Amino acid sequence: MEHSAVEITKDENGIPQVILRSPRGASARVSLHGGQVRSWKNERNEELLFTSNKSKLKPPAAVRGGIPTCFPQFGNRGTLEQHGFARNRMWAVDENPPPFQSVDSNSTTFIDLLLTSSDDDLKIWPHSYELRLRVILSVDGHLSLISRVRNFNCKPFSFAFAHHTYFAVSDISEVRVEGLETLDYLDNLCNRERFTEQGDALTFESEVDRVYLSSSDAVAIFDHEKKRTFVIRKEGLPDIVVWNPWDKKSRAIVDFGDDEYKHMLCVDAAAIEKPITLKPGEEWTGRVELSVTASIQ
Ligand SMILES: O=P(O)(O)OC[C@H]1O[C@@H](O)[C@H](O)[C@@H](O)[C@@H]1O
Repeated sequence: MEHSAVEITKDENGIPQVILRSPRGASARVSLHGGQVRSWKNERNEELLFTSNKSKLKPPAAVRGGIPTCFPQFGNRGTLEQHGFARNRMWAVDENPPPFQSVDSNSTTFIDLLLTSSDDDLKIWPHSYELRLRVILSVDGHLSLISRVRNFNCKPFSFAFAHHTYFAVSDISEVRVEGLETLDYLDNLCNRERFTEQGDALTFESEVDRVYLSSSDAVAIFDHEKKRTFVIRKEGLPDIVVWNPWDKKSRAIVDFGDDEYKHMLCVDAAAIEKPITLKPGEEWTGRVELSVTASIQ
């Protein structure tokens, strides 16, 4: 850990959080509540992630915004609470993580977090695991998340995983997503029925809640009004979730403002359709890199 660029402090509710700073002025803030990236700012100090003004910021409620980690379940596809328990737990700073393969630690600032099976969680999900999350801020302000899950059980287990990423956008009706063309998707608004994407790019004029299957390793979000583009690059996370609740659903979500849907779009790198299975002792790694550039549109 490069201590000069990493500050461990407490948030407004006394919860430990870690602030990462790049030499050029970008920053990220990671809360131990949920192991969740709560803020990601560019060199001009502009916030790139959405957080609802109505979000409950105190545990055990999940924070409505940033990048919650969905593990070991996505949505209600299982018997656990919605999106699994990881986003509601207190994580620890991992002082001594096992070595990573091919990570350039010279040009980056990072923090390692750890979540392990508690006695209470073993009652609802009887599998011993370690979930490690490395949050990396590069010199040029790119944000990368490397997640590793290891099976410490004597029998296999399976899980789903998602980086539930709330991107801040200027106006959802001026946004388009590229990289999902021709893919099959499961539509959560139609009982997870399978459809094939027909359009050139995805644009938004009503509620969307889809899991795109086996997407390419790069997906882009063009924000026309802000003239900027987010690029999501990923490995080990085949699916992409796209979610915007639009007006009616927004009014039904207690920790979300009625009009806030206009300023957010969730695009999550995920492994959902085919859960990941680990044999005893095995480890899985998923990576996602988020970058933002000025766009020519
Ligand atoms: O309200 P939650 O539990 O944070 O979930 C928000 C949304 O998260 C999305 O990822 C799901 O696809 C939606 O179905 C869900 O409504």
